[in-house]
Amino acid sequence: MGQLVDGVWKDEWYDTESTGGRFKRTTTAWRNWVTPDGTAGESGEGGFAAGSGRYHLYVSLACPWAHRALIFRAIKGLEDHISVSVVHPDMLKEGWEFRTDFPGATGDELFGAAYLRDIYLRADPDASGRVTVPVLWDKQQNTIVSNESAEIIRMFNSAFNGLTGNADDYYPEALRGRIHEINDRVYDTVNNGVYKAGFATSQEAYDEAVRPLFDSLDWLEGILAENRYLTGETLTEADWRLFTTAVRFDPVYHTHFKCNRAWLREYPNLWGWTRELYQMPGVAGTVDFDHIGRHYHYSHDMINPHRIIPINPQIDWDEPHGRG
Ligand SMILES: N[C@@H](CCC(=O)N[C@@H](CS)C(=O)NCC(=O)O)C(=O)O
Repeated sequence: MGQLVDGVWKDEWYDTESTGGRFKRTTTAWRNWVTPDGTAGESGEGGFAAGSGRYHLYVSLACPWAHRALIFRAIKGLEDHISVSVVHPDMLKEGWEFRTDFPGATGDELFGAAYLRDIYLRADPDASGRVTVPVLWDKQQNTIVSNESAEIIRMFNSAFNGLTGNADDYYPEALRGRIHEINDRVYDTVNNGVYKAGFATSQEAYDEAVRPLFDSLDWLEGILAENRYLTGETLTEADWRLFTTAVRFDPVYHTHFKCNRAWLREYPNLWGWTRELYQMPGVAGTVDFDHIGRHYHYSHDMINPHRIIPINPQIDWDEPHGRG
């Protein structure tokens, strides 16, 4: 695993030495927006109008951030309009690869590239930074629209409504204040919290991450004891953003990332809520536990040097969720 520096691939793991053993997620570089008519969005350039068949999504089925985008593509009826390529679950010295020797890894459907970094270099031959999924690619301008999942899901939520006729709104105006509040805490302590615990290379950094993580799970359990969804009666992006971490919690984060004060299945409301979301139409098809299990345990050899993939709990995701 590595990153691009002025268009050149450098194989190096995250630098936690300069930060006292702490994993710091870097900010995202490509921040354009697809909009209904191509006017510029909240950041970046204009020129990216919604259109059927124009955009392509690069994902890993293991990655919780890419998973958000895949879920929004499914629940917003975009599957026939936005095509997808799936990387191989192993993320090794060359970063994400388009090898196809794993079920569900499609290769690069657009260019037949070998590595995801080749896609970044097509967009900018001098690109610098981490080569991450998801990537939303524009086939017309031959460039990256965005590699920020939080923004890709908002584009998917509304920009293509004219095309699909699907007006379901997971980011309703009236709930935005509460959505932002929940997202901020969930991002820092849960979505990214599990990574901060798992990638910590000092006891102090681990403690700093793992305690707030479980404080937040207690807080979320309390919210879901009183409410159907995180903001109340309405299912919003705040739920989906938590879901992709929740569904990975017992299979991966509990053991591999040492997030083991409790299993998620010990929280009755969070557990029922996770299964309810899993069972919503189109969602189960976006969850691939083989990619998830393989990616984390095989790629992170500094955490799991023998690359043994654990047996894992047997979970019946289709069991009635009881959240009625
Ligand atoms: N801010 C990005 C983060 C995406 C991200 O970190 N993805 C991980 C996979 S789970 C990745 O591709 N990591 C490769 C790397 O850091 O080199 C987003 O949410 O879209």
